[in-house]
Amino acid sequence: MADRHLHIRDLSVSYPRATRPTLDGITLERIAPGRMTVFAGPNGAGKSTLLKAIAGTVRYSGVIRLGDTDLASLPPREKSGLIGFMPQSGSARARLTVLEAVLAATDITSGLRASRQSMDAACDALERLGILQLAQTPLASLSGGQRQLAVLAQSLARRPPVLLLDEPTSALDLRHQFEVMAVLQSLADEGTTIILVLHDLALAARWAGHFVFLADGRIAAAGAAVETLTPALLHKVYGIRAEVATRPDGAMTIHVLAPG
Ligand SMILES: Nc1ncnc2c1ncn2[C@@H]1O[C@H](COP(=O)(O)OP(=O)(O)OP(=O)(O)O)[C@@H](O)[C@H]1O
Repeated sequence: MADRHLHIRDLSVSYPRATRPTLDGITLERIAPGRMTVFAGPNGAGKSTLLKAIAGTVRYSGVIRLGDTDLASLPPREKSGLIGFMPQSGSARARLTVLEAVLAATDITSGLRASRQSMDAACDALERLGILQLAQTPLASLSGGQRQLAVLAQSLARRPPVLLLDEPTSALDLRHQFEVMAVLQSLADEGTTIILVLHDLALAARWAGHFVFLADGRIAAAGAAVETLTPALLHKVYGIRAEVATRPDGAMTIHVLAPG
């Protein structure tokens, strides 16, 4: 595939019985491989719905292409090989151990025996996320954060060219947040297109090359952190007054003063 950009054109989603569209005419040209794009915006803005549309788990109008390939035209199996999706609440089967769950997600087991390839991919994902020592632990015995890492390992082990992650750090402590973002950065450096929903804008600004702010189902702003992450934008999108500062090392800090 020559062009590996993701293209979204005039995308709308209306849930059954909703009085208005949840997403309304979203166009995002050329979401680039090899960088992290963050979808941000208030609760209910449509971020998860946009990830679900790209993953093909909700009905939409408009066109989503990966290079020249219209994703809607792909059989589900082929599509799931191209697009990895970690939803907000992972649905891993709690009876399985961490390793079994990750192997099951790679979907390349033969009978009861995992192939060498899937075992390597699973162990690599667990090692990257620092949870190889939990391989034989049942999912049911994990803490919330460990479980989130295990679900993330399921997405990583498939090594899809496009990885969609809905709030992948929401249950993680500060160190694990950093480590997960570093792992995602390394995958991006290897050419993976990474799109993630994050509420922590300072964390997002530290790592992401590109922001898309959604509000009421439309794009409020899109661009680099320094271009988009402004007090005016934060006021418009979140209804807050905030100060934004860029430190000498390029990291950004956001200080929320008050609503309004
Ligand atoms: N299955 C559904 N059926 C009907 N309405 C839905 C469904 N899923 C989401 N919605 C509605 O669509 C809107 C956008 O939801 P979505 O989950 O995409 O928002 P979000 O930006 O990810 O929010 P959050 O930050 O709270 O996770 C909300 O008003 C929500 O109630």
